[in-house]
Amino acid sequence: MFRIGQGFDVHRFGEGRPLMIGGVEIPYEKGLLGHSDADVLLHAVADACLGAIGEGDIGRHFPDTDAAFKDADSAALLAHVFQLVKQKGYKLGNLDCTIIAQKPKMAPYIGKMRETIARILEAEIGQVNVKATTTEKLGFAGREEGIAAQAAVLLEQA
Ligand SMILES: Nc1ccn([C@@H]2O[C@H](COP(=O)(O)O)[C@@H](O)[C@H]2O)c(=O)n1
Ligand SMILES: C[C@@]1(CO)OP(=O)(O)OP(=O)(O)OC[C@H]1O
Repeated sequence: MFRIGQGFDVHRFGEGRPLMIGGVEIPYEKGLLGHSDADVLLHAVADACLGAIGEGDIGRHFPDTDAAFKDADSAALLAHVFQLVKQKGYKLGNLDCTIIAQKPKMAPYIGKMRETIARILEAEIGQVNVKATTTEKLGFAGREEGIAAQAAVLLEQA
């Protein structure tokens, strides 16, 4: 038995925040705004996992009106989501993600993101793929107003 899920998220850039993407802090002049640490990639992955098990989305599990999640570590939120995946009797088949960002260059950090996500999802690095693309300076990402991320996940019965 297999279950598929997909996730999409966007966060706006803001000053004075660390840039967290895929559980990795990327040195950059600005970070992303959000109630949590605004890790747009981990949010997309969490939504893909929740979608695959029919459990709604991260806003339902971790409301942005709840002070408990203020500046939350998105790695911890994803770890909680993965506990739900396991409770439903599933494990990761594979995950494929895309970061949509004009800047900064993600390539140097992709390996560390894959390692981090694989560790959280109790999987091998080969089960986790992370890609990045610009939008050729088009749209909000192209104007460097924010970053988007997409994720597609396949879960297998454990
Ligand atoms: N923020 C980004 C965007 C892209 N990359 C890498 O560059 C390649 C070319 O990007 P295009 O948008 O011109 O297709 C892309 O395949 C990524 O390897 C990146 O590292 N960081
Ligand atoms: C993660 C949560 C909770 O801290 O806050 P944000 O960082 O604003 O992120 P978002 O992608 O809007 O999703 C759900 C939220 O409830």
